[in-house]
Amino acid sequence: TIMNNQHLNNNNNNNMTSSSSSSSYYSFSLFSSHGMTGVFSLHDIQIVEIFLAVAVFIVIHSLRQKKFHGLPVWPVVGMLPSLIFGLRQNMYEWLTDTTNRQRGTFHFKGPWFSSLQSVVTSDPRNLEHLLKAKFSNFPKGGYFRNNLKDLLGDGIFNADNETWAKQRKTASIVFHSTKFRQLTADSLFELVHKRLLPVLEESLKNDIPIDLQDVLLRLTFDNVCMIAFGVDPGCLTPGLPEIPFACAFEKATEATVLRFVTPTCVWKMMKYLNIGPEKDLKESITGVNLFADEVIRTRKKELALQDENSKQRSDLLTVFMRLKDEKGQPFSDKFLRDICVNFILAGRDTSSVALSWFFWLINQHPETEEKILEEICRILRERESAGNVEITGPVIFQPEEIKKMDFLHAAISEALRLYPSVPVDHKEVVEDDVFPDGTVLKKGTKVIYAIYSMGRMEAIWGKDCREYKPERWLRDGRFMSESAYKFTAFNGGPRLCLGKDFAYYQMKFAAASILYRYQVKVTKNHPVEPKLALTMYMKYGLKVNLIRRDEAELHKLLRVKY
Ligand code: HEM
Repeated sequence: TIMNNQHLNNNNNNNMTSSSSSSSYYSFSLFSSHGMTGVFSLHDIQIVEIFLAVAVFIVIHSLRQKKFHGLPVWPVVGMLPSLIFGLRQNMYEWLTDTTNRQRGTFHFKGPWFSSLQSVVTSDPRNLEHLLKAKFSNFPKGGYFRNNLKDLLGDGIFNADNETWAKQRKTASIVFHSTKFRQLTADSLFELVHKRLLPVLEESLKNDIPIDLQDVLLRLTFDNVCMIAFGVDPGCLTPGLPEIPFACAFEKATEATVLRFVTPTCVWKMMKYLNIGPEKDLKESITGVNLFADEVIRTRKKELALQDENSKQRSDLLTVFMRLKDEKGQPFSDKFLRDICVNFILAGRDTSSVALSWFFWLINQHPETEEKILEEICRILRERESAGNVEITGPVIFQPEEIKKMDFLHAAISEALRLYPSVPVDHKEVVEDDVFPDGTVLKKGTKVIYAIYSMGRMEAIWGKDCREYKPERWLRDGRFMSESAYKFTAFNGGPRLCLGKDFAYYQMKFAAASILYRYQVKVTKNHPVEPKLALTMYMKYGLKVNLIRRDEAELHKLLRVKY
């Protein structure tokens, strides 16, 4: 075989020598279909051959990289072609496939000189390292802060180190105070019973499908404004009006997100020239500030007058206005504005999109819906037997009853596992480090943690990880929480979502109040897929038809003994 190969090589070499030696005086004529003649020398053909050989080498080399890096790595553009391909389908599924292929972690190699170089992980060991064990080595970082600075300023969501710690401490005390809990319960009662249910009733009476996601977004926007500013903007009112503050907030967030997919120098130039999305951003931030400034001014006057109204207030703005900074001075208006805007961003859409996925999932799992209804009726029966009174008139769930709804808690957590409201999150490396799985992290690297992908990992949730099974959260009928580094929907460690308890209360209260009254049927053929954004919205909303619950059926469930 060796001799045969040598013979072949000699032949090839001879052929190559003869062709190259004659290349200087041989040429080929090519006749195009248009009758034109092109003349190529053998020298030209060799250049084409070399070019082709290099191209073939690059293609093979780039594709072979896939084995080591999970995705092909092309010269100059790195993994960008694969990312573009991923963006054209379901981006989160694409990310899940890639992280699974790479056993949880891979280096994303972006184009040279771009800000896309990062490490992507969905490994719970790395998450614990990142969010807790080495917390101070993984702040949000300058890149994130610069992109969000115009909208969020130095608020909790956009701050690190001392600036973050101070706000977190104060806000934590507020969130866990009895007065604040009372405010959240009262505001939610108002919104659900006086606004949400009437709007749903209207849609049922008129027999018109309604976009449940839109209605829920309006509910949580009004709710979080009541908590942050102590003001109700009225998005969820009959006719579902456009509210300037809500529109400005929405536009400002959308324009800010664009900065993450635009090279920094480009958006900075657009900002300087006041053109394109940066012009929209400036205008919408002005809209947000107008509203915030007006609320702050009015509240200051109210507090100075010491009227009865102001004494009752326990919203974040009023609480922070009563406090002093480390120099004993009242907080500046800018700081107060940042605090409130950050809380609105954190709490305005996360619960509503989670509820939208929940309603969509239970629409496909009627057995889950039935169990939720049974649980609600069992709790109402307990109320009856404790007070020896029969339930008549509208049912209003009490906070301690909501707390007892373990199955509903599990059904919502399971929806969040599969469709986390924040599908991916981000940190930056301060000092060189190594992840527990051995991944080397260089200073300045961006780390993306793929929360969506974590909910679909067999290694964490078992073979049935893609199935909707609320039962996996229950032991002997009681809800059992999971480690925050496996179920990362609310983040973990010192930056665990501050609104987690409130969000569960809000979601359970709204879901129980709706499900007790209506069956929610997703409109036939309504397309459902995630939108590519910071929060996992349903791209086309959630069009539903409501069917009133059969009173006889409810009555039967209320009388059943378990
Ligand atoms: C289903 C509902 C919710 C989910 C899934 C959720 C999830 C999260 C996640 C993943 C983070 C970390 C974000 C990051 O650091 O990049 C976070 C932070 C935060 N969330 Fe939530 N959230 C929800 C509802 C709420 C609500 C209703 C509020 C307030 C009213 C709220 C307030 C906050 C705050 C203030 C932070 C920042 C905490 C910090 O950085 O120390 N969240 N949330």
